[in-house]
Amino acid sequence: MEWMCHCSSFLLSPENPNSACSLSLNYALVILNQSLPRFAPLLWDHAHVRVCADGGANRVYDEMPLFFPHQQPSHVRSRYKPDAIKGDMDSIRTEVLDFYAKLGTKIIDESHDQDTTDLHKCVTYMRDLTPKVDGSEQCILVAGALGGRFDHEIGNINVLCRFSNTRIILLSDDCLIHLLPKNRYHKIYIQSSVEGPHCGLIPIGMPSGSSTTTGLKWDLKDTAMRFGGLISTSNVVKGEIVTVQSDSDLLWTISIKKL
Ligand SMILES: Nc1ncnc2c1ncn2[C@@H]1O[C@H](COP(=O)(O)OP(=O)(O)OP(=O)(O)O)[C@@H](O)[C@H]1O
Ligand SMILES: Cc1ncc(C[n+]2csc(CCO)c2C)c(N)n1
Repeated sequence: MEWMCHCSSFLLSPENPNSACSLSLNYALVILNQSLPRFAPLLWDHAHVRVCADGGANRVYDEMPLFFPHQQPSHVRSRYKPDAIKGDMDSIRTEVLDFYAKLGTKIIDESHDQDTTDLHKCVTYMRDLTPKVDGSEQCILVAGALGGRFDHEIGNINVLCRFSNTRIILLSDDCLIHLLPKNRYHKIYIQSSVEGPHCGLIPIGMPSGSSTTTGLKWDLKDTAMRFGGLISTSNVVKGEIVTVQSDSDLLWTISIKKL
């Protein structure tokens, strides 16, 4: 079985990387239509490509300048120019669409598709980008994916399941969620300055027969999990490394520390 490493180094300043974790990923950023998390400028700087999902463009336009109160909003907006805006375009304001179109942002109107979410549409855009920036594996960071409307949250989690072979990380100000594909040895490097200690491991879509972990306060030992039975919520990371192995895809979630 192959090892798969995970590390939230995108929450650390690029000038101050963590040496324990040598994972080098090519980050892409999707901005959804919710308040920007406080670390949005940091995620923007880590990413090589930035895409707004429909009304997510309103958030970049309205809220990015608020992170830089001493700079002119127009300067901030030109600096934080999305590479593309994609979706069914029922939430983006006309002035925002016109502003970014004039700056050269690619506008992809998929209003004909009312069966997939705007996040789904943005993930297909990222995956189809060729050539990959430097040949390294892509990791899609999704800002504003949690909190808010429950149907949207579940829709966002469903995107993790639909693209289970793509690294996608859902983020809010309070926590992150990603999928741990089945039948791999997962090694999760905990960035304890910015994340933890609360965490969870959750089977999604179907019961899991056997999961084994190390590094948690309540480790699983060949344990079965299912909705309606045991799932691992309110667990706690003990140290800097957590390992997980399971016969099913699991969601991994960990809290993000307040400043
Ligand atoms: N309250 C929310 N909670 C979680 N995710 C959200 C929320 N609002 C929007 N999103 C995400 O941002 C994306 C773009 O949002 P937008 O409001 O433009 O979508 P939408 O398709 O117009 O939504 P709807 O028509 O269902 O209100 C959505 O596809 C969803 O992934
Ligand atoms: C069974 C079923 N339920 C809901 C929708 C609606 N829907 C799902 S994704 C989407 C696009 C949102 O930007 C919309 C409108 C559907 N098509 N099929």
